[in-house]
Amino acid sequence: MNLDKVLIVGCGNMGGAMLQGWLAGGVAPGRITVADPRMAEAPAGVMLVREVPVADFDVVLLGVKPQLLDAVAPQVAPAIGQGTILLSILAGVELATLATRFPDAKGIVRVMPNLAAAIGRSPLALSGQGLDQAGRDAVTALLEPLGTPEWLASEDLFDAVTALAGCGPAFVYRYIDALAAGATALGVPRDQAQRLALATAEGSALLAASSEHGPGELARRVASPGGSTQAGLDVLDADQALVRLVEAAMTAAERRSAEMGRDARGG
Ligand SMILES: NC(=O)C1=CN([C@@H]2O[C@H](COP(=O)(O)OP(=O)(O)OC[C@H]3O[C@@H](n4cnc5c(N)ncnc54)[C@H](O)[C@@H]3O)[C@@H](O)[C@H]2O)C=CC1
Ligand SMILES: O=C(O)[C@@H]1CCC=N1
Repeated sequence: MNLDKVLIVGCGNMGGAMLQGWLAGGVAPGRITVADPRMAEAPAGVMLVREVPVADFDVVLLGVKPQLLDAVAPQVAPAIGQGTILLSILAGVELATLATRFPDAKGIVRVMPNLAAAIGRSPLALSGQGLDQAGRDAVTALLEPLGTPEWLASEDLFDAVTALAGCGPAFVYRYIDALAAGATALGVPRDQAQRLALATAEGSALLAASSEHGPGELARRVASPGGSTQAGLDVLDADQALVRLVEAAMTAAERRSAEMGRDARGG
């Protein structure tokens, strides 16, 4: 299946990261049209329009805020022909909700990426309807320049995966800031603490990604028995303090996604 012509509707932080990732990954700019009333300018070779054109696209990527679904749907519907696959990155908004707004789409796929799509390093969780295996393979191939697409066993996992893959970078950035703030409190100059915290996070993530060992074992290898790392881990692990805090944050994020999905259902 040839997914040649792509329309991005709403090219802000996340749509823009996907556009950047596709171009960096070698997708020809002439294949992509962007419809966005506020985007200042598009990268060279990408067509930027202010209103959704009436034309046949192989793929339409919906990249607006979930709350705008009903305002945007009537404008987008004419760009969706019988052969068009709709991709939606809207947090919370379910396949069934999208199907009522875009009944003509050949297939509908929810995608949960994150901002690392811009550098080809995003997880991309997928759940879809209406596509055969060839259609799913074509979607997977289209998304591969952005990172690591993987299909979920069930759409029911989508809000949980949104909390992890979609929101996750913000949680990781907070942790990096917390490392820097911790060092600053111990007297390290703020800018130096920030540099060291970022380099520590970057090196640790790269090592974990290339290691045969999981994060638990890697942490064990950092911590000499009776040493300083163990003293710090004892604080994070006491009463599962860190795990409980992160679980609470992810539960809040998951609930908010589900709430946005319910709001969109009613529209
Ligand atoms: N920001 C992130 O890290 C992630 C965001 N998402 C999802 O991506 C979607 C967009 O989020 P952001 O990029 O953060 O928001 P954003 O506000 O940065 O981007 C939204 C874009 O939609 C455009 N827009 C507004 N009205 C429009 C219309 N009528 N037609 C076409 N374009 C229109 C805006 O000009 C803007 O460029 C949301 O549904 C969100 O749930 C999903 C995963 C991660
Ligand atoms: O905050 C949000 O609602 C979106 C979904 C995942 C990341 N950003």
